[in-house]
Amino acid sequence: MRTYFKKRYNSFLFALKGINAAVRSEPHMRLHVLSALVVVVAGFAFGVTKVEWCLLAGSIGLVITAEIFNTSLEALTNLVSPEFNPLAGKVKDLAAGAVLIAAVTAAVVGTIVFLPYLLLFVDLYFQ
Ligand SMILES: Nc1ncnc2c1ncn2[C@@H]1O[C@H](COP(=O)(O)OP(=O)(O)OP(=O)(O)O)[C@@H](O)[C@H]1O
Repeated sequence: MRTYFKKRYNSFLFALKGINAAVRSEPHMRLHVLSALVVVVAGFAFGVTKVEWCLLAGSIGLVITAEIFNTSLEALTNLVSPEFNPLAGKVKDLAAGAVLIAAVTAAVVGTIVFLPYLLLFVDLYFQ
């Protein structure tokens, strides 16, 4: 039983190591994390509802998960095919496409959630 929990704990540490590696090596990942922080601050500032928090948290998770998979696939592709290969390029393009779709989805959700609050804010303070 002790070994079981020790193994789960180690797996958790390896996962944290992976997240840390993605943040350290990928400028895009740092941009996603920064955007997530801005969204969280804006969420508290505007007092968004529980459902809106769920949508925002889901969007943040989607983008960061996609970026980590993208980073992982890039590393694996560079390992397997360091030389030029159309298939290696396709793998990287597909992974980058997944990140783009996740980011556009998050931007749409963010706009739908925050636009009414922003319009109200402008109406209150600048009219
Ligand atoms: N080994 C390869 N063979 C063929 N095309 C490749 C190869 N490596 C990269 N490419 C092409 O170049 C593009 C950019 O690849 P690169 O490895 O520089 O990733 P990136 O998009 O710049 O990601 P990041 O900035 O996160 O490192 C790929 O999307 C792919 O189209």
